[in-house]
Amino acid sequence: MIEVRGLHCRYGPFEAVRGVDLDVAEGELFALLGTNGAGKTTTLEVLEGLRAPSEGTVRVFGLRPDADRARIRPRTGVLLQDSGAGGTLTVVETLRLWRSLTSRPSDVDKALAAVGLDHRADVRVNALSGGERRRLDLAVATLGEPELLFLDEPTTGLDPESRRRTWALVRDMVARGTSVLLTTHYLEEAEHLAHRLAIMHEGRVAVSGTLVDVLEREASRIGFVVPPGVTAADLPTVAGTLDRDAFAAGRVEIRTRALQDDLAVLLAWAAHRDLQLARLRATHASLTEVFHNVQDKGATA
Ligand SMILES: Nc1ncnc2c1ncn2[C@@H]1O[C@H](COP(=O)(O)OP(=O)(O)OP(=O)(O)O)[C@@H](O)[C@H]1O
Repeated sequence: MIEVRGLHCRYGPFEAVRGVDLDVAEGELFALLGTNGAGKTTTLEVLEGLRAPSEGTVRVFGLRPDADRARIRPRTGVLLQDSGAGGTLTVVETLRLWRSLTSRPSDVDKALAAVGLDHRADVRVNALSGGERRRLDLAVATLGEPELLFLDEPTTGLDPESRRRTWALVRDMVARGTSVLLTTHYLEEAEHLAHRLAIMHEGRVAVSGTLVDVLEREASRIGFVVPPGVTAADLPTVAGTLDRDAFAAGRVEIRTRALQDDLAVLLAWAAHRDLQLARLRATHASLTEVFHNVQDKGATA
């Protein structure tokens, strides 16, 4: 659905996107994460045909978004970061207007219900709250069952219930065959929805792959309270690294790339010495950790 190779975008002398490669397959939901100003919206705007690339190859449905926008647009739904929606039309009038402009019109009432705005159908758009306006934008973007949906921060400003409803709507569309490229600042949104994701930093893709691929880049952790009378020298040899500061503070913290093996060694050691490992925990790295490391280290891949 989407193929991007070596994308660069400049605003005058400033290079906002510095060599991005990206693929989104049919039926896939791809999440683009990143720090503020990483270049996510700029990349999306190029894919939507709103901005020409400074360098690189960009294809949507095998077509060039800047040159073939008229052929691409009817097959896509777009939720911009700021739609500028407002005005004196009511919610339902706005949707009917958009419906009349789509090539594959779908049911307005269903679209309103899906975003939880059915009870606000006759309210003027300029009287909606920020979150309600965002949901109306989403209803507009999803009208006409697009093959490909671009969602730029679809849940920013939404309350938890509206966010959950948005996730359900997006999941539903993916289940019906729509491919989605979304940007988000909410890591749990990517964890919940994305088949694959990329984290951008300063114009580059720092990390990408499935959630499992991305999490496997970071070491896992094993932790427990230091059992009474145990010194660091008493601990068994493991592949991971012991955090000396945490040990001094009363906690064994081991970072390891061999979670299962190291855990087995520690459990066998504890059983042999008849020790209780209080508050034992063994966890993979979280997406938050990966994200912070990208921020701290800068782009590496
Ligand atoms: N029209 C413009 N003129 C000059 N610089 C711009 C313009 N639009 C964006 N930029 C700059 O390009 C960089 C990338 O912006 P972009 O909006 O693509 O980032 P983003 O990842 O979407 O950020 P955010 O998460 O904050 O929305 C930023 O440093 C931004 O200030």
